[in-house]
Amino acid sequence: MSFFGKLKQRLTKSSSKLGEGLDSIVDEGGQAVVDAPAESVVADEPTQTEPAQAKPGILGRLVGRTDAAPVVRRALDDEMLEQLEELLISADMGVDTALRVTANIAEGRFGRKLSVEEIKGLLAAEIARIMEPVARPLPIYPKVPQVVLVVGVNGSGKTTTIGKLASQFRAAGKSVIIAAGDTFRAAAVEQLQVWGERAGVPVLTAPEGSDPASLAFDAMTKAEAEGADLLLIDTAGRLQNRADLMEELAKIVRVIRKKDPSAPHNTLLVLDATTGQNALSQVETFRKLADVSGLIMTKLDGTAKGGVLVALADKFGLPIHAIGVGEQIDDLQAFDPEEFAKALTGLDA
Ligand SMILES: Nc1nc2c(ncn2[C@@H]2O[C@H](COP(=O)(O)OP(=O)(O)OP(=O)(O)O)[C@@H](O)[C@H]2O)c(=O)[nH]1
Repeated sequence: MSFFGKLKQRLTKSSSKLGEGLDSIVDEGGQAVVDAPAESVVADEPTQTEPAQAKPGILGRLVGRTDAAPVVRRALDDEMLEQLEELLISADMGVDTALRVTANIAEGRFGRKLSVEEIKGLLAAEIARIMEPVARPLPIYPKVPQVVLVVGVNGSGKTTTIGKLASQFRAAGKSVIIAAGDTFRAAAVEQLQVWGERAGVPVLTAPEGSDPASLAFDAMTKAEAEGADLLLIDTAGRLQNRADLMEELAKIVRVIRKKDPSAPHNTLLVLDATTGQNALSQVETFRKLADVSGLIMTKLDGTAKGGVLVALADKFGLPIHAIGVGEQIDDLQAFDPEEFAKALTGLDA
């Protein structure tokens, strides 16, 4: 199956929520019309054509057929715009982003009769425009080891994401070391070991409850000694005590900077898409705790809250390096704004 096909299949809950919402908005005040065959409405270049009403022409009636199936269209007015805004907000796009997106869609199109597919096209174009600047793969630097600090709340998918990243870098011929920095949770360390085994990557651990910074230092020493390309450091995600967590992360950074003043080269924040708008406050919190350089959004499969990624891009402009679309090792994909926009809106490829 193509990449787009897979993404679309995974994002069905988000896209069907938007699709169903659009169907009912257009159905509500719309009319079935038969489009003339030559007509097409391109997202960027809307035409001013008025589709014919849903009556077969004389010839059509004589031969008992119409040339095209009727399409429901609704004239864009204030009420419809408000409904669109509400739909986008309910799809977790956030109020500000939803208002901006609908305003852009409305510009120059007031009174125009639009079909669901056309609105999807316009929506997808707007979403892709917002997402384009943030779609950037994890930058790879010539300096080795490249140190990647991975932060995020417990359960966001940090461990799984580290496993997937390690596996992809291994497959690309890079040597990788993982440091299991959440030393207070034995289960998290064990899980990371399992992922390390799957990815064929060594996982450095420390006794339960020991200082994560000292583990990070040891991992840095090993990575340098072995000439590893990448060092992925897992961290704790206890937000209950922010001061402690902040101190813990700051200490890890201080310690690895003794070895390399330019480290960490990336601080990745892993976010769980199923938390919806909560992801926005997590970004705000973690930006205060650490120097977040980019995002990975997990669990986009099977959630109706995929729209939160648009809100995140619009609000923070942080690079989105990858998206998690499943629990398997290869379910981490590069973020492609156009394909994401099409999959989110349910637009056919
Ligand atoms: N469907 C789906 N599940 C995911 C994805 N990423 C992670 N998960 C699941 O989410 C759950 C939590 O993932 P972990 O990787 O353990 O999360 P964590 O942030 O390390 O959490 P702790 O181990 O509690 O610190 C696991 O059951 C994963 O299989 C994803 O992209 N899609």
